[in-house]
Amino acid sequence: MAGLFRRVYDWLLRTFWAMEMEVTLVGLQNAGKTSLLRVLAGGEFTLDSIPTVGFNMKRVQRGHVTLKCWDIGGQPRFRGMWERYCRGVNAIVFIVDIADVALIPQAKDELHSLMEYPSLAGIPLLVLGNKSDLPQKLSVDELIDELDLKSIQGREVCCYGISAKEETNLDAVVQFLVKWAGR
Ligand SMILES: Nc1nc2c(ncn2[C@@H]2O[C@H](COP(=O)(O)OP(=O)(O)OP(=O)(O)O)[C@@H](O)[C@H]2O)c(=O)[nH]1
Ligand SMILES: [Mg+2]
Repeated sequence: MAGLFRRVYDWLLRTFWAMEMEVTLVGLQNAGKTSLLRVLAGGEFTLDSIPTVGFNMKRVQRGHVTLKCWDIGGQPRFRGMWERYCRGVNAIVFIVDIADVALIPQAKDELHSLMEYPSLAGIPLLVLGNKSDLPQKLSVDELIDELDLKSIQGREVCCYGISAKEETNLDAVVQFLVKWAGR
């Protein structure tokens, strides 16, 4: 019975209070952007995910909110596109592979360069340390320090550890994004 009420409630929300928000996922190649989006959209995790050429878009539905998610390629040749796809979105999600410690300084530089664009001022930033299922990874506190997140001013900044593979902490990701839907 509770399930039926839930479905009716969700239907009412979707029908009378539908909201769409745009989110852009960026981060270095191999961080897990496409994997995360696939899992959030209800697909299966695969280890042989193909690197994104250009960009990819998927809609993720949660209750009355539809998240229109832009997933941009992380290889150097696509990084020039990041700013364009981040303009005007409700939130920017920056994904980092926390098990690939050698690439963290590069991720930090790319993140801070992106945050300096005046066109992106004030847009909330969610930093995700992905691959928490792997050994030898950074903790969330270490990631906050390594990326110098405390120096990013003038916007909401939040950081979580997640695993797209094990689907760890993905509810927190969706909750953060939905919070910014109507703003
Ligand atoms: N162990 C583990 N592997 C992951 C996780 N998320 C993604 N991967 C793997 O990491 C590799 C890269 O994943 P993608 O999702 O293609 O990475 P991407 O950030 O979209 O990469 P680009 O499209 O090149 O920018 C794939 O082999 C994935 O299976 C995770 O949470 N845990
Ligand atoms: Mg990709």
